[in-house]
Amino acid sequence: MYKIKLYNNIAQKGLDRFNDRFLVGDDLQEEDAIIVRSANLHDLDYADNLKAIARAGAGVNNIDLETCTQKGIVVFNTPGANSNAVKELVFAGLLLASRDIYHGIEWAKSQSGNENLSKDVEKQKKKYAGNEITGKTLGVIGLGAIGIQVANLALRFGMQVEGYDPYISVDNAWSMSRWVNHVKDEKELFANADYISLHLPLMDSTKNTINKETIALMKDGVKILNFARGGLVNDEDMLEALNSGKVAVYVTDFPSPLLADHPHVIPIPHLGASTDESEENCAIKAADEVMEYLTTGNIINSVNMPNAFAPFTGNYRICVIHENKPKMISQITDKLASEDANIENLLNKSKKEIAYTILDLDQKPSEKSINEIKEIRGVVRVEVYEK
Ligand SMILES: NC(=O)C1=CN([C@@H]2O[C@H](COP(=O)(O)OP(=O)(O)OC[C@H]3O[C@@H](n4cnc5c(N)ncnc54)[C@H](O)[C@@H]3O)[C@@H](O)[C@H]2O)C=CC1
Ligand SMILES: O=C(O)CCC(=O)C(=O)O
Repeated sequence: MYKIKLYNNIAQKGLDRFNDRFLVGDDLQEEDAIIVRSANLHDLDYADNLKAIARAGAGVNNIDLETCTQKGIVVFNTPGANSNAVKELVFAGLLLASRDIYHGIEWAKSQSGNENLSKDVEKQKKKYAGNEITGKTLGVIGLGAIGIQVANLALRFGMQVEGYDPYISVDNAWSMSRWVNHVKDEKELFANADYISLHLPLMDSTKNTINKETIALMKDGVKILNFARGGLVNDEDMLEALNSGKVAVYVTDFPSPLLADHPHVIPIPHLGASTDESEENCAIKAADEVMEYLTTGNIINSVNMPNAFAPFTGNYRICVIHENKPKMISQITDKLASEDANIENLLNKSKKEIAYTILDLDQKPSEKSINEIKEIRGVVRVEVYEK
């Protein structure tokens, strides 16, 4: 029985995927795998029994990836499963940043009981006038699952679109409209954009992407949307820019105590992926990834290990997570040579400094040979599967 611990509310449709080989709950001990949304797992103890963590979503900055890699814990996410939900909210954000709907609604709600309301509405409305987005320039930073959809949809609203992503994948490049101007230098985007929308991951290298220096390169009155992560924006620098009017509006899905009540901030309580559809998509994908890994060793959509998928051809399977260095495979197969077991299939994949080898055998490997494989220098983890 595999134990799956839940760290957030995970949609039932995802949990329904697990059959009776799995025990799923939020108060389990010695879990084999975790499914999480945004809960912070940096302080987790990452016990030896833990084999996998699936992030039902995109961003994995709530997981200590370095420790997971060192311990051979496979971390998954669910690429693209919530991108439509985020794209739709970004467009709500774009419109909220352009027309003062937010303060207008606030005023209208305060008028309950006002007998002259229809007259006052006509007097008041000039306070909440705005601009149209058609014809304006949107800069999209990060052209992944969400950024591409935002860029393509903005074109349909009649916007000019500039996109920046030094690491854009081939698939995403194919999905991007040819009318999106793919800039090579972020400074060009900062200089041209009336609106800037962030869709890149939060990592050490992207922290404070929006800061005093980058804001200085932007147009006066620029509007910034952050549906990616709070840490991408330096709050103190944003406050200064909002106070001076350099940034006209900041729409953020990550309200911070410093900025939440600023009149030019539209704070949203991390609702980007909060739709039934997206929660179900993410939960189903996360559950499938965990089940596949725990029962076959196949790795699909990992962020810290190489993806590796091989049909389970033998009766037994050995999966080895190891350092990506010469002679590892020969050392592993040597340990099996003394047995009569025939290696029916072998797959080896690598990602940066880590590699993964799947060996399908026709008969059960002995405990002795498994222990010997575990002792090879550079081997991080060994798991054995029975069909
Ligand atoms: N508000 C919400 O509820 C949600 C927020 N997110 C956030 O949005 C981010 C993006 O999500 P997806 O598009 O699904 O991820 P993705 O992985 O498909 O796309 C991220 C893109 O950012 C690019 N990138 C990386 N470093 C960059 C840099 N320095 N400059 C420009 N581009 C860079 C990558 O090459 C990739 O194309 C996630 O990492 C997460 O933090 C994602 C889903 C929901
Ligand atoms: O699960 C959620 O609601 C958050 C989604 C998110 O931020 C992500 O997928 O990166």
